[in-house]
Amino acid sequence: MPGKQSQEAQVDVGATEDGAPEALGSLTEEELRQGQEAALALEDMMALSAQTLVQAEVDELYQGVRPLGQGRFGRVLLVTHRQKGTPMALKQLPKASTSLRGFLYEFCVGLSLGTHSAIVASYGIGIESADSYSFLTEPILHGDLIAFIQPKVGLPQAAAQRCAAQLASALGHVHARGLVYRDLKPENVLVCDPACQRVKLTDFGHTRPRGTLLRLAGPPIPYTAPELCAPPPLPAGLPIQPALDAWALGVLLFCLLTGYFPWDQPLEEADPFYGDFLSWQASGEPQDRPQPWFGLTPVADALLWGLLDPHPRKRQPVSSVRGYLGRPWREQEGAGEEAVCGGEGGGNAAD
Ligand SMILES: Nc1ncnc2c1ncn2[C@@H]1O[C@H](COP(=O)(O)OP(=O)(O)OP(=O)(O)O)[C@@H](O)[C@H]1O
Repeated sequence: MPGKQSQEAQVDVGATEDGAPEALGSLTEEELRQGQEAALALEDMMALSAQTLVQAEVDELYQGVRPLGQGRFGRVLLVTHRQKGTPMALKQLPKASTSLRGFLYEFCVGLSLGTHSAIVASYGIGIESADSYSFLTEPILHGDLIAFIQPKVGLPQAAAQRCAAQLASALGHVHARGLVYRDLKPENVLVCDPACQRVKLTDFGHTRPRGTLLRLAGPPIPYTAPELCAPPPLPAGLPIQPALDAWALGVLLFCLLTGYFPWDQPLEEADPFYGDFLSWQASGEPQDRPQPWFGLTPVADALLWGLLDPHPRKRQPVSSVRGYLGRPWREQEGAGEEAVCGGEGGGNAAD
């Protein structure tokens, strides 16, 4: 399913290193400086963390309780501290597939961002064992957001708006630190309670400083912004911007409101759902509204059009969500929800 894919099909080809205008791509000097400062701060933190890694086997220190999840790069276990009994989530990355630098990078990005209430907090404990690296975070015990999205329906509007507010705030926190998250999808949003009142962003393995040059190496997914699908402006790739996350947030909010993806890929020629969206944006005519968008209000249209502007410089920032909260996003909440999802639509967001 498209939601199980990730944007890591992109290849990290390194951050720009000088401020010469020809090296800036589409970045301003200020944006480039922000990304470079973030990269330097992370390098410092990684050097310090490397010196304080605990050398031990995990089960000497922690008692395994149960698996919490498995990703492509690591597994996550619920553990308790052997002396204190404190429950924690332990993410374990095998050395066979993770370098020390890769581990330190993910550990330190999570540590530097985890002070935000909608980002999983890190305990700042890194462990090197014979075969793996591990770090500890707060455990979030109600699974990820994908399990809460009812296929062809989405989430109740109030829950969708709460998620939108919290995720926009978390991403704004990431962006304010000169970083781009790059992996927004329901699987990386953990749910803190059965009513989905509070959510937290996790998995910072793909987060990079603003201005890092990236290019797409695999097929795009719904969350991939269209500028990444175009030929890169610099031979080494596109200098990444927070606008990539704004696009992914727009796609995620569409999924939360409809239970469908708006398209499979943002490619006009290859994806009729994306083509129809562009035609509707160009005409603005109600009769051009694509079927998956039936049932959304003009307020939701305005929010999503802003986040899903194909031009990254015109795209609204994640903070724009704030201006749309507390107003109706679906025409008919409750009984009307089925009607929202009656069309063919893009792929099912919870398949
Ligand atoms: N702090 C946590 N509390 C509870 N469950 C968690 C926690 N962190 C991660 N998980 C679970 O473990 C799964 C995998 O974690 P994570 O996404 O960090 O691994 P990954 O290998 O980087 O995944 P991916 O393949 O998406 O890159 C998550 O989808 C989630 O279900």
